[in-house]
Amino acid sequence: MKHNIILTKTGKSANGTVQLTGSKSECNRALVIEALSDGKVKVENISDAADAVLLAGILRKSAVDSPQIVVGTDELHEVEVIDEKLPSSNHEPSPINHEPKTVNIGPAGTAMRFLTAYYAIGNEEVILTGSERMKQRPIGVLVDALRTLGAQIDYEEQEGYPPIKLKGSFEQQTRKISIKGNISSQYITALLLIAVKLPFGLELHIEGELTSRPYVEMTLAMLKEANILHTWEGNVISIPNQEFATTSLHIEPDWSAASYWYAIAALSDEAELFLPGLTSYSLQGDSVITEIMANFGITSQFKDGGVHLTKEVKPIFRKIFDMKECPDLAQTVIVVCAALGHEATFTGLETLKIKETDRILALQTELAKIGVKLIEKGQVYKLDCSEKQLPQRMFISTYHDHRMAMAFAPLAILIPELEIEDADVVEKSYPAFWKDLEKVGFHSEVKA
Ligand SMILES: O=C(O)C1=C[C@@H](OP(=O)(O)O)[C@@H](O)[C@H](O)C1
Ligand SMILES: C=C(OP(=O)(O)O)C(=O)O
Repeated sequence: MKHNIILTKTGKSANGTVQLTGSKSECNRALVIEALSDGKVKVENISDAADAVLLAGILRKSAVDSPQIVVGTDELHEVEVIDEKLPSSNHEPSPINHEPKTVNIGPAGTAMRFLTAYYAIGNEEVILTGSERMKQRPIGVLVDALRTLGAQIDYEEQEGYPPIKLKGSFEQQTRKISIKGNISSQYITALLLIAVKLPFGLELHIEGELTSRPYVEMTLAMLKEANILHTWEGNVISIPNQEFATTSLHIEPDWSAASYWYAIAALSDEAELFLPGLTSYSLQGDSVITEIMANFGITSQFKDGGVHLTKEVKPIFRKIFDMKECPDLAQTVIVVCAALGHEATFTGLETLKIKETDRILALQTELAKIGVKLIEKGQVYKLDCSEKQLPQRMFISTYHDHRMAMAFAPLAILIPELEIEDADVVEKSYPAFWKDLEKVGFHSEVKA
């Protein structure tokens, strides 16, 4: 049953240590790599994020049930033939002898996209479905690319959207495919993760702008940790068929989760927070939160095996924030600006409309409750804080979106009583969020 939480905070300082869970993005990649590696790669520390725990359950079980993924046996020099139809792998798919199994991935978008590619090259029939919202999150771009590669995939309900049926009979038709880069980088990552198992490898041409680029870089870096090499020239990423090295993958703490602590520091008069395990070099693009929050007086000092955040109250000068490379930070930064009455302009928000909810609409609706407008002008969004007023009490709707709950929670520093809808929504990426808030002086009470 859903329950709301009432959040209060005395004083405008935040001091304490918070151990964040592992990165959802890194963990999801590591799990797919582990599942494809024939036992060679192990994930060291699974994230507590519900999306990662769910994916681990599915992939580790599927590795026991059906370990066979089509593996190429042809020599690599064959991949030179790129403009002709390639011969099929000489691996014969095993006959399907059971009813399709249904895999329900709930609200986990990344996992949905990764599993689409994973099952597309497998040899079992699978129906992949998810939450009601997942059925509105587009998958057509990825399905088209996988079909071109040789996968057989049908839509079960609406064309272009989950649920989908993956037929489990893959024969590679080509190694060269094109994909739009501006809708979701998750499609690209999904293809890069399976590339190494394609008999003729993959030559992926990214059309147009690439959104969320650091996530693609993270994928390639993690593959490299498992000894899978690539080339990336211009807009073409190539990965030949290769063998995984025997290794283990370590998951860093989640920088997107860290962003809420930066927001808390930004809204406090004084803050000294320590987030263990975070390092100045990270695979996660969201580590850019250190630079963004420097504008709000937050200093990040990397020492003692983690990052120390301190706050200095100072004027904010930066007016434009481009979130194209870090879309998961958008809500955090927009809410902080709104709460401080800082009329900034935001770009790179296009993909927010197809995430856990339409995050633009959700932000507009909730910010209106403090009199702030997020005005859309083409590709640019501007905050109008001219009528900002912070009420004594406020109710935040969360729209099944963990980041709506976590991005608005820091407002409890400025608003005496903040009620947040559906507190468990945070489990998707950060289950200990409410407990961690208690460590730095927030008080949360489940509403009866
Ligand atoms: O690859 C990933 O782990 C992710 C990529 C991003 O999605 P888009 O590429 O759709 O922007 C991000 O928003 C999501 O939370 C995680
Ligand atoms: C967009 C997100 O997740 P996903 O796409 O994996 O559902 C997110 O965590 O903000």
